[in-house]
Amino acid sequence: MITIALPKGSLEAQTLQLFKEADLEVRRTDRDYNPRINDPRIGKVKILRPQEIPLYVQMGYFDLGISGLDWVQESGADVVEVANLSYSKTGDGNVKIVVAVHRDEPIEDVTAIRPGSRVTTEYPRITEQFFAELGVPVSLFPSYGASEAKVPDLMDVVVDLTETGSTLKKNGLKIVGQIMESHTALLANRDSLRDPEKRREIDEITTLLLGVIEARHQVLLTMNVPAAALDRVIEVLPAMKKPTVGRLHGIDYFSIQTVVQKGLVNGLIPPLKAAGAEDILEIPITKIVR
Ligand SMILES: Nc1ncnc2c1ncn2[C@@H]1O[C@H](COP(=O)(O)OP(=O)(O)OP(=O)(O)O)[C@@H](O)[C@H]1O
Ligand SMILES: O=P(O)(O)OC[C@H]1O[C@H](OP(=O)(O)OP(=O)(O)O)[C@H](O)[C@@H]1O
Ligand SMILES: [Mg+2]
Repeated sequence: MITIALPKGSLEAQTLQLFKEADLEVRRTDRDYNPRINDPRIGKVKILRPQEIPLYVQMGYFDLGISGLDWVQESGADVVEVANLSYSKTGDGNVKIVVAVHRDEPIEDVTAIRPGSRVTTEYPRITEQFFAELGVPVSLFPSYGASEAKVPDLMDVVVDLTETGSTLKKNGLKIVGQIMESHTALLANRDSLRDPEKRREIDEITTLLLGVIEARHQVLLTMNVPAAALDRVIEVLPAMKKPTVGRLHGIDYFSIQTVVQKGLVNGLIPPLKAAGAEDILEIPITKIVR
């Protein structure tokens, strides 16, 4: 059995949703940090702050954990990223750690940040390394949140995470540099991956979670097509995939099945119909495992 640490906070809702869609529902009541997942492969589950998860995975307190790569980097934890989970707080994945100043500052690039500037951040280690490599000596002030509020009144520079950019914008800040990109990752303990039994369980859970992520933007399209229209209909379908084609019993018709991007469906259905397709069905997919 494997143990898992799941993130509280920004990633919590999307993480619980992912496990639910993977049929690994996290059963908990509000404020319960020791929930259960009803699956024979999964033992202890704990909900923790993402800052701490990489270190506890490295220490072997958990075989698997979910956190952002930003906290792997900041904590210096030695863990293995077994999957990019492609979700963030509000969107599909990538977030950035950026350097920002007040929009009225005559600074367009990090190299113009004045030596001795006061820098606030929740990522002191990443930030210290960045400015050391840049060769600009700054004073670091660790932040426990709401970092954007402090510039320009209390601090000159902020290093923080941005996803939509709205917090920076609402607080009158502009980006002058980027330190790293980050995404939500499924992290594993190195020793757990060397244990054949745990490795198998980790691989299986990873496959289920990635199967859900892969299926999210795709649907199954099925349709019936008179034999005379088959070539025309196939020409309309996206070229990346060879559709499955079967005969209908007793009549000169074919049935076609193909997986397509959900975003393309509304553009595809009218030309499919015009080409002769009948009984077109759009069917949601819950997992895709290749
Ligand atoms: N829009 C977002 N805002 C903040 N964090 C995000 C966002 N999208 C993804 N993340 C990821 O979520 C994690 C946030 O972890 P963190 O420990 O900072 O707690 P938090 O969820 O921001 O909690 P709090 O609400 O207390 O600030 C990071 O790994 C970060 O990369
Ligand atoms: O680019 P955006 O979509 O606006 O998101 C980025 C903001 O979200 C996070 O704040 P959080 O909600 O974690 O609050 P905190 O600053 O108190 O940690 C992060 O620290 C930024 O402030
Ligand atoms: Mg935060």
